[in-house]
Amino acid sequence: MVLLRSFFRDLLRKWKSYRHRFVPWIAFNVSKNRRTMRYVSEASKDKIISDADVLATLLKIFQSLFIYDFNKQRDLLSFLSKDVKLKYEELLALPNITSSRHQMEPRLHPQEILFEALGFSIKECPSTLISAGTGVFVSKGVVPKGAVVSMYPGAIYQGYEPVFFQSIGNPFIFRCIDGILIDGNDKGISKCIYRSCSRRDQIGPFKLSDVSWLTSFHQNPLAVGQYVNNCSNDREANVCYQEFDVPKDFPIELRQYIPNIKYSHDEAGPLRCVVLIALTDIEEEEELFSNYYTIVH
Ligand SMILES: C[S@@+](CC[C@H](N)C(=O)[O-])C[C@H]1O[C@@H](n2cnc3c(N)ncnc32)[C@H](O)[C@@H]1O
Repeated sequence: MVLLRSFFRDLLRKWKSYRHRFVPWIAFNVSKNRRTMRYVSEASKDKIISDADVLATLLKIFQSLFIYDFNKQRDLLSFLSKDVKLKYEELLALPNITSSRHQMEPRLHPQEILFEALGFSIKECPSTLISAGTGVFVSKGVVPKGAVVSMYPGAIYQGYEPVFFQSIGNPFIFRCIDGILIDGNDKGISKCIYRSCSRRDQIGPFKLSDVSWLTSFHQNPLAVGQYVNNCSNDREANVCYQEFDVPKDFPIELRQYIPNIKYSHDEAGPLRCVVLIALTDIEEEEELFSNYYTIVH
């Protein structure tokens, strides 16, 4: 009896330590073996870089996107505090933002802005793996080890929220280490739900999330992380997923670039995002590969 109890206790401990990043059916859909799994000693040690570094990168790229799109964004400034307006005037290095030179210049493509801000750009292309569909590649520059290289877009569901219909045949449902789910599917019912949540949460002129990742023009060029494929025996993982909770004081004018939205409006607590972090330097034209499996000991 004692032996049986200890057997079941061991079994339960092992089961609890096993976390796959995608919902079960997709976890069984792609090949897995020891080489393609990621091991971390405890959930709190899952993070490769600090939240402060993630935040600094997101602010840097979002601010660049905002400034380069200044013509469209200018009206928002009248709703912001004096200090924030002054900050943008300084960033534009102009005495008066209304006479901005950015009004005259042709708009840079978001991928070029990403390259200017972080030194690389990424894009979706057919994967180098046979029958793996689309993948994500470094299209220009080099991604340094430890950099935020992409974001996983989609609607955020708490573990207890209904996701059954959205998950049928959906390979884009990502599971965070604490059980929160992200539906990164840019088609069908998932797309409709994301769009309607986004409209619901708009505050006056301020959009609180990016919907452009559902279209062919991505205003946030990082928001393609749902297309990163799983590593294989001969293609080692060069990126890994990391959870990031958006702080309450995140600038309201930059929230329009966050490619995530809560499914439930009433859900308290911070907005969950997932970023992909480079595990090594990644050269131009290399494909990104992640681990769909993480084992927490
Ligand atoms: C999250 S999606 C990734 C994007 C996908 N490549 C696409 O084009 O939609 C997960 C799906 O990608 C494919 N996939 C991912 N990694 C793979 C691999 N190493 N080998 C074969 N297929 C893979 C599987 O079809 C899986 O269901």
